Amino acid sequence: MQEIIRTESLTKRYGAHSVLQDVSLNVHRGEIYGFLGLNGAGKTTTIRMLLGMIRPTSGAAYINGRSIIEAKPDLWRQIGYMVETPYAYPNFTVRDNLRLIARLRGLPAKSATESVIEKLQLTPYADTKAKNLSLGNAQKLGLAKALIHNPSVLILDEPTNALDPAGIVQVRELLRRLAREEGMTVFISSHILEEMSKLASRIGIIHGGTLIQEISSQEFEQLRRKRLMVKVQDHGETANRLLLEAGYRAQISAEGSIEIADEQAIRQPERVARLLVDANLSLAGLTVEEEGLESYFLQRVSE
Ligand SMILES: Nc1ncnc2c1ncn2[C@@H]1O[C@H](COP(=O)(O)OP(=O)(O)OP(=O)(O)O)[C@@H](O)[C@H]1O
Repeated sequence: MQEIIRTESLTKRYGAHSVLQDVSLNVHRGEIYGFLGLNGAGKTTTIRMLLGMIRPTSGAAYINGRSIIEAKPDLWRQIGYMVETPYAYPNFTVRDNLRLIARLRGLPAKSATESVIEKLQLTPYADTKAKNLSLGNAQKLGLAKALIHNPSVLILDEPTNALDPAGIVQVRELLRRLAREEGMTVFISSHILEEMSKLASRIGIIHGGTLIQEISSQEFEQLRRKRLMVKVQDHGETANRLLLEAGYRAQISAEGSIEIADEQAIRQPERVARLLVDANLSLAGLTVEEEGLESYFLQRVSE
């Protein structure tokens, strides 16, 4: 698989303050790499080094096999990025803001602008002045600017921060489409953990400046804890005892449901149901709950 982004022992210190230690990661073509961490973990610092905005104390970063420190303009033409809140000329419309960027980039202004407006579903706001946009649409304008030159690599620092749930879904769909259909490689930082688990094909967890784990979304699916939640009317204690006697690792949760962690119960919940119904207990609910990325992440971080 073609390696598009690579960092080698990326380290950053400000005086005696170590912000990033030995971060080595790689991202392949068409991958959506979710870079997850709490506030202050070192996400923005890493991204700024990937974009050549700050120099590493030691280590190196490469995009398309080329060193960032020595990057020439043709490399930047392959990269789109959005870090922090994007700036737009407040009295220019969405269309005029984009045309300006297109001209600065030497692109055919009209066609590049119209195509990116359509791609980001900004058509209804094309003639709205930037200062009158909602936060979500301002963020989308920022994304449009990052995508106007059809880059093959997209680097985004917390892009869904200001978006409402519908906006988040739209951006997620767009990024997935770009990765799938155009082979775009996306590096995206976030602290919105559930969002990342829905979007990223691979996730890197950074904590205190150290990359503590890299995991594919399939691996994550396998690793995260699943539980069968059983609700019975009135006779919770009896049902729990029955399940324990049948060899299940059952326990009553804080909300009064019975939690079963056995894989066999999760794969065949009907067996649990039959056991309870045969004992004349009335079943009020049977659901498989999956541990969210949030709790998985917090568990890893606390380790
Ligand atoms: N110029 C600087 N001088 C000193 N310390 C800095 C500088 N820039 C960042 N830091 C420190 O580096 C650490 C990592 O910051 P960074 O912005 O990379 O974190 P982050 O994961 O992006 O967090 P957030 O989600 O809050 O943006 C923080 O403790 C921050 O205070």
